[in-house]
Amino acid sequence: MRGICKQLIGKIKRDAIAVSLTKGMRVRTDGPQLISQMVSKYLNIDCSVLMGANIAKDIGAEQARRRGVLSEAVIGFASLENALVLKKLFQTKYFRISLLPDVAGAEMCGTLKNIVALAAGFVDGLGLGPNSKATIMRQGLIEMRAFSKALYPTIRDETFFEPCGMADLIATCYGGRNRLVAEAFTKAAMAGAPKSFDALEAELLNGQKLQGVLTSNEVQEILKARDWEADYPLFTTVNRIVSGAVPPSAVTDFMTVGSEPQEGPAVDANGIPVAPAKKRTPPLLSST
Ligand SMILES: NC(=O)C1=CN([C@@H]2O[C@H](COP(=O)(O)OP(=O)(O)OC[C@H]3O[C@@H](n4cnc5c(N)ncnc54)[C@H](O)[C@@H]3O)[C@@H](O)[C@H]2O)C=CC1
Ligand SMILES: O=C(CO)COP(=O)(O)O
Repeated sequence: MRGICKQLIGKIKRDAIAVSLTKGMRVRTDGPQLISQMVSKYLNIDCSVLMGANIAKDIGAEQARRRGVLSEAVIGFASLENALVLKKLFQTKYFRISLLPDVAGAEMCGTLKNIVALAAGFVDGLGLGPNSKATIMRQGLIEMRAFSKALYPTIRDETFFEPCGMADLIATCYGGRNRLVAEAFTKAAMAGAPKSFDALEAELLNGQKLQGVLTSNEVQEILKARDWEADYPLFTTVNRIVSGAVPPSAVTDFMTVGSEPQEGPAVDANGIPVAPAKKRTPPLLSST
């Protein structure tokens, strides 16, 4: 994305407006950078984001539309004027748009939920059923909110109940590609014929790319650098699974009786943790 932005420098009208539908972040030595921030920085234009419970094939497929499939999304905006233009462009009878004055919140939701979707895929691959999946998704939402607010303290709690939050989490944990590939990864490992995420991506996604593994690695770099890993047991476990350190069966290990869902580090107005992460009781992680 950075390469594309750089190619566009000087080729964009001054009054152009941008909207990002892309999930992910760039990790730099001085902190993370959201795609919208990258676009604004390199091209010097306003950038909104569009995020929602949106599995593309259900929006695009004529048949799905005829059956009455409804999708909703938010435009996270800094400029209301631009957001209204974008809403006119995107909204249709079957694609409902609302406006949300929280660019970073909407974008963080869209990005982080892909890590939780990997966990949902592990749970599905293990055949653990709906209780485990719901538990993992709830923990995921807690960690999404804590991590987002730790990095960007102005992010609003309500954002996590918007289409970009809980709704997108549910849609992706049930119908997304990250879930699908993580389920296949788990089944292959359990059958004693492990396959890599790269191999499964090539096998199952017909040339499309998985976002969750990249995002998990990006987020983990930040958790390590800030000594926050113990505060994000689900994110950390997912990263240990995708990196091969522990098997997919570790996905629920840290949620055994006695280990309550973690709330993430308490932060001050600048997003700096007020209590050292080490003070918390670390959740149990299986290494077998
Ligand atoms: N498919 C879905 O249901 C949804 C996807 N998204 C997000 O949209 C983004 C794209 O996903 P999809 O459209 O599904 O993927 P896709 O694989 O269908 O399309 C990606 C496109 O980007 C092009 N591309 C890749 N690298 C490039 C580069 N360096 N320069 C120029 N073009 C390049 C590819 O050739 C391809 O046409 C992701 O961030 C994804 O998370 C968001 C919501 C739903
Ligand atoms: O981002 C998505 C839905 O909002 C799509 O998720 P997947 O990449 O897992 O298919």
